[in-house]
Amino acid sequence: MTRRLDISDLTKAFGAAPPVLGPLSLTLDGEGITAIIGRSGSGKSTFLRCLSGLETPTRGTAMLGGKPIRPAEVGFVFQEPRLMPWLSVRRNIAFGLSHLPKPERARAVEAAMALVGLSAAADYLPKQLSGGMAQRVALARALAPRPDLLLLDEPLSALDPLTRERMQDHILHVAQHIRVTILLITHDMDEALALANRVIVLRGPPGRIVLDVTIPEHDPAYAFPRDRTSAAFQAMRRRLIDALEPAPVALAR
Ligand SMILES: Nc1ncnc2c1ncn2[C@@H]1O[C@H](COP(=O)(O)OP(=O)(O)OP(=O)(O)O)[C@@H](O)[C@H]1O
Repeated sequence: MTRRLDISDLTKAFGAAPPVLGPLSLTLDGEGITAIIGRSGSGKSTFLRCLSGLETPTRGTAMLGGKPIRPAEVGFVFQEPRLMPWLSVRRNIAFGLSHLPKPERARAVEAAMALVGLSAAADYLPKQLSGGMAQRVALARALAPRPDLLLLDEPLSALDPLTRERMQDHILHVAQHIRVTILLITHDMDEALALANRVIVLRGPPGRIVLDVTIPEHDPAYAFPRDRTSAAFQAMRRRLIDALEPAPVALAR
């Protein structure tokens, strides 16, 4: 079992400016992927950054298993891989594990590489990698310390469409094979619906939850891999679009 994530009245303001996020409350109890969608500026990245410790919330709490989240419990993948160009794939992944005894570190790195299909590329340097492979290294690096919470901030948005679909399969594979709670920011509704068992729509600023849908996983219409052309998928997509768009304003005559 994963530990329960309890977010309560989380609010973030930068300086004296009005809040850009919250108050936002949410409970995640279990594994799988929760997708977060919202227009640009709705506070998605700020939300994940507050959970990871990269930003300090102005108000509110984020607890994992009843205790404040510790940065060591969180893995983060950004839009760009942010690899160290002088280190091999293996050593990039091992970088944050220096506290572990050597054999344990090696095991963690090998397991993370195997999970994302990188074992054969262990000795490559970042300049030898395609964009998709580099992002898989970033994913493996985030997973190697076995985080409870994996935060993915638009990790696929810089990839070409084919590579992107393959990466979606890798993320789904991770979600199905290890115990981790995943929060995924994406602008792509099809991606959210292809991967997630819950989708949260933020609207803002300040970013607030305007829709929170649990995908009925046991409904055969939503079995993985999901059929993106099915009526159920398209109906859910319509719901998300409606939540993203503010209600039309009646035109004054
Ligand atoms: N360090 C900062 N200082 C001041 N304002 C900030 C800072 N970081 C974010 N903001 C503001 O907070 C608001 C929300 O930004 P955020 O990046 O969280 O939105 P987002 O939904 O992730 O957008 P996008 O989809 O474009 O990445 C924006 O108005 C942004 O300008």
